[in-house]
Amino acid sequence: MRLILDAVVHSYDDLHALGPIDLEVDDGRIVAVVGPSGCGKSTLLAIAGGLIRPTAGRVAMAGDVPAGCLNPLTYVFQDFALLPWRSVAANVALPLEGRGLGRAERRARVADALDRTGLSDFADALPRQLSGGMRQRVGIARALAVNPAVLLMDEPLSALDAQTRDLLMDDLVALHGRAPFSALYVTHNLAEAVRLAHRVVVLSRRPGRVRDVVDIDIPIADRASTSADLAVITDRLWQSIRDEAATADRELANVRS
Ligand SMILES: Nc1ncnc2c1ncn2[C@@H]1O[C@H](COP(=O)(O)OP(=O)(O)OP(=O)(O)O)[C@@H](O)[C@H]1O
Repeated sequence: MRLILDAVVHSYDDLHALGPIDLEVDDGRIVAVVGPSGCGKSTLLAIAGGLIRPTAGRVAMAGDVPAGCLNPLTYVFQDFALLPWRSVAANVALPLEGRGLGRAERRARVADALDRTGLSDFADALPRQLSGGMRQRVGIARALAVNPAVLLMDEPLSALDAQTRDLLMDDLVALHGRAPFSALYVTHNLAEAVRLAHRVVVLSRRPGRVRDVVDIDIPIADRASTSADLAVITDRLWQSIRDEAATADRELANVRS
């Protein structure tokens, strides 16, 4: 299934926060969105997920809904958003409740999501017994349990230390290798974008518009973090963002002087 944002614009009252923006996420592809602070990345994700209605433009899905999909656009949150009193399995089962699924199907979906994220042995653990990286794996398993068409990932690794982030990136690469998923992936972290995304979209300073689009043709499973090709891509992205952030700072200085 393809996610399409068509000429999306958003204002909060008088504040023009975003757009117009055109953006697509194709089936099985990960599209990262990067840009300076305050450029509208979270707003864009919230519009994609239907949490915010855009001031103008539209969000559409094209193609067939994946088999067994209970929620086409599913969030993975930065702070994991787990219920602390529920076990890992019960957290993963949460979005399956009240959907009219039989008990056997619920169990099978939970077991599959735990298996895909390497959590089968931790089904009965409570979130506080897990490391940060494992908690986010639970967050990802919970999202996968509904067989989403597109994962909406809002800085999913930013609450984690650098080493855990690297490990979880490896997990996401492996997960995508076994069963490709589609994602719109907002991040501040260029290394994450370049490691995980098929396409990186750079937004300008507010109002966020598409400033640059970089397609990365190297299969994500083959991307070693030291690859020279990736370093060139990272430099280009960094240049785009730095220019935008510097201009935003200059504008702010003019307003204040
Ligand atoms: N509910 C709101 N009401 C008013 N203004 C808002 C609201 N939410 C966000 N904004 C403003 O809209 C702009 C875009 O915010 P948004 O959080 O989408 O940007 P962002 O790129 O995700 O920021 P960051 O990188 O700092 O997380 C910012 O100037 C922000 O202050």
